[in-house]
Amino acid sequence: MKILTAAQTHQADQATIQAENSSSDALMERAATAFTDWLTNRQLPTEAGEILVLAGPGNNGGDGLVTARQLHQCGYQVRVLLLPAEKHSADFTTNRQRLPAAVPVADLGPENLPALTPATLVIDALFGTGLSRPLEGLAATMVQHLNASQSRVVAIDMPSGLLTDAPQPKDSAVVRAHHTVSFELPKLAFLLPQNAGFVGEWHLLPIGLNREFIAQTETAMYFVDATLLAGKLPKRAKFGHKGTYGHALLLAGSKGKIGAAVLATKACLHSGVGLLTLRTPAIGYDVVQTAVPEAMALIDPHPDFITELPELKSYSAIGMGPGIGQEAATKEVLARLLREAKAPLVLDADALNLLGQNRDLLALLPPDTLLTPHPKEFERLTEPARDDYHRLELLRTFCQQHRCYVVLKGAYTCLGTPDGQFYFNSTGNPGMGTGGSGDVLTGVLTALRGHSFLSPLDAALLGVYAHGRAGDLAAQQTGEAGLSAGDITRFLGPTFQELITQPLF
Ligand SMILES: NC(=O)C1=CN([C@@H]2O[C@H](COP(=O)(O)OP(=O)(O)OC[C@H]3O[C@@H](n4cnc5c(N)ncnc54)[C@H](O)[C@@H]3O)[C@@H](O)[C@H]2O)[C@@H](O)CC1
Ligand SMILES: [K+]
Repeated sequence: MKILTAAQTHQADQATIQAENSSSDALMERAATAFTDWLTNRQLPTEAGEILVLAGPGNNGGDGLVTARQLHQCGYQVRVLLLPAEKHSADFTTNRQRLPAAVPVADLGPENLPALTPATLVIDALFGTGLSRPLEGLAATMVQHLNASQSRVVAIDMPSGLLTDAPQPKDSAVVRAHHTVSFELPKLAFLLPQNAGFVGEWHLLPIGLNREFIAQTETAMYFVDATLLAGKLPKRAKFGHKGTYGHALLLAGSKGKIGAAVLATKACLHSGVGLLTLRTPAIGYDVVQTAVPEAMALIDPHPDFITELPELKSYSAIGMGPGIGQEAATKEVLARLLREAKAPLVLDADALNLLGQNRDLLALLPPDTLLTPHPKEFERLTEPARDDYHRLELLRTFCQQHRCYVVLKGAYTCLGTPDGQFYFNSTGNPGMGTGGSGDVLTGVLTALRGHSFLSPLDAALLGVYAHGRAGDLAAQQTGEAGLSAGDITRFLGPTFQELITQPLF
């Protein structure tokens, strides 16, 4: 799915109205009806308690007024508070007039803030994508009053006060919604950790925005779901053999962290690699030969950490990082790898920390190298970010400057590409925030980068998505707290099976 800006969303609304030869009022009715259906499917009139709709002066307020009318017609107890304003949108005014007289309506005022109890269900329709500056005055007072209450809050389209595409000044008033119910396409603001407390759980409802317009609209941001990946992973060829699927090399492990090597190795083997060789220090020999007999072990002469780079010419992809430590000799191995590798590289964990400590090595990164930092590791490669939006700017610059792909790990892992695009991943769960989860990802990505039939972009997208999806399938069995990194690997097979498509022609 594409992620559109507030301005593009507005254009998509207009294009839809034009293509259908209908009216903005009709589109508002459609959006609000989808919202009302969402709510009434989850809360019966008897459970909902008193519903309070807070309506602003624009079309977000208009959505709120339509919803108030519809909820009233469905037998809910609803009342409306309007934010006084000099100007109202036309569709607000139309729907103000359509509101049945039986629905109580009043103006908000500094002396007329509502009593809010845990029994109140508040529908936040103050501001949506039209917000252009931080809230102030009565709107800000109302939002602070709401945030201080115990009421349940559902926001229409955006939590009021939150900008769609940019950060707002610290301490500005923003509704802290339990749920945000938006339309058609996700918004950038939903995907950034700093907004989680405002957005709550977010939901998307289709409202039939014009597909042609969306397809033609240029964006640099995507939300990666199964649809976006359809057709990218081919079924294995009947006459394929282990050479078809690449020979991967992993450099992983050090004393006390041979487990990281085992996890990455197993994940690589479960992601379709043809052959796999593991370079690990001598101390790991018995462990890996026992735990992962499918992999070949190429033992470093040093007992505790990696000190020598093996001959590279037979490999189709090379992953380095899980559990390697930060010894000077290991750094030299990394430097030689960057200078000599012809195969695609995947760099993770301590390989990234070594790069951060030796920034001159960044100039050696071969084009299309894939790096998989979490935010702190990323900032060691660049600079501390002021906020999540600034971190995305740093990500774009870094990827463009080094012609590389960066998997910035998080709840919505963001893949940055050399041409400045962002792909936010949709899969994964909090249970995956556990030791070894990143080692598994390195194994998956190294396998896929070794498939000559996948582009660097598709390999990265498929790998990140599959890692999260396997974690989701695992969590269905283990629960989130019970999930360990090895469980992710057990579900990679079924995940890739889901992703494979076999067109007839
Ligand atoms: N355009 C359409 O046809 C549709 C719009 N929809 C709804 O319309 C919303 C967007 O509506 P609008 O563009 O009218 O904008 P909003 O309703 O979000 O905001 C209303 C107006 O408030 C003013 N404003 C901005 N920041 C302010 C601030 N800090 N304090 C006070 N006033 C401020 C602006 O002039 C803005 O136009 C969406 O979020 C969605 O809820 C949906 O009904 C779907 C269809
Ligand atoms: K809102």
